[in-house]
Amino acid sequence: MPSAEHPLPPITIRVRRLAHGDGLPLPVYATEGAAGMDVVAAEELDLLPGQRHAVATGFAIAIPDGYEVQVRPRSGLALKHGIAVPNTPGTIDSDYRGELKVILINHGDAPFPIRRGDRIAQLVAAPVQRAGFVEVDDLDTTARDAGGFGSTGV
Ligand SMILES: O=c1ccn([C@H]2C[C@H](O)[C@@H](COP(=O)(O)OP(=O)(O)OP(=O)(O)O)O2)c(=O)[nH]1
Repeated sequence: MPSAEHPLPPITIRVRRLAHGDGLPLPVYATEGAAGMDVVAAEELDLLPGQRHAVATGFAIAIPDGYEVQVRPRSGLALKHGIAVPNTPGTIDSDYRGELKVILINHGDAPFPIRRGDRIAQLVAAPVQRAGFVEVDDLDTTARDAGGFGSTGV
């Protein structure tokens, strides 16, 4: 857990272990200041170059209202093996009760072995600002106007 000095109190996420998650560690912060909790694989496969797979984690969670959990890649796997999370950050909704899965893609040029208990990604809890759309005829003008997509130069 983060240190007691952390400015935001931790939220509690209820977790239900599934049968195939038996014996696996639940996500934990590896260091006091870590933003993400490492999550481990609950299945084994060799991810072939170019292949995607939704890797089982062996647990389901109930996130408190007003929060989400983001699934993010681990930089070491990305740098050394080309293993990425194609939907990063994956969004775990507070009302989702199915198994949390980690979608991985192998951008490398060699098969990547995933073994049960391997740390494959990290989970970041975050508050969610909800919004509503109000339809209007005109928007206020700005210096940028419709400029975007590199309009300010390289
Ligand atoms: O990396 C991920 C992304 C999503 N999910 C689960 C939790 C999430 O709440 C649910 C739906 O995710 P999302 O909204 O991204 O998927 P969708 O393609 O829009 O599907 P849906 O129509 O079910 O919302 O799938 C995961 O387990 N891992």
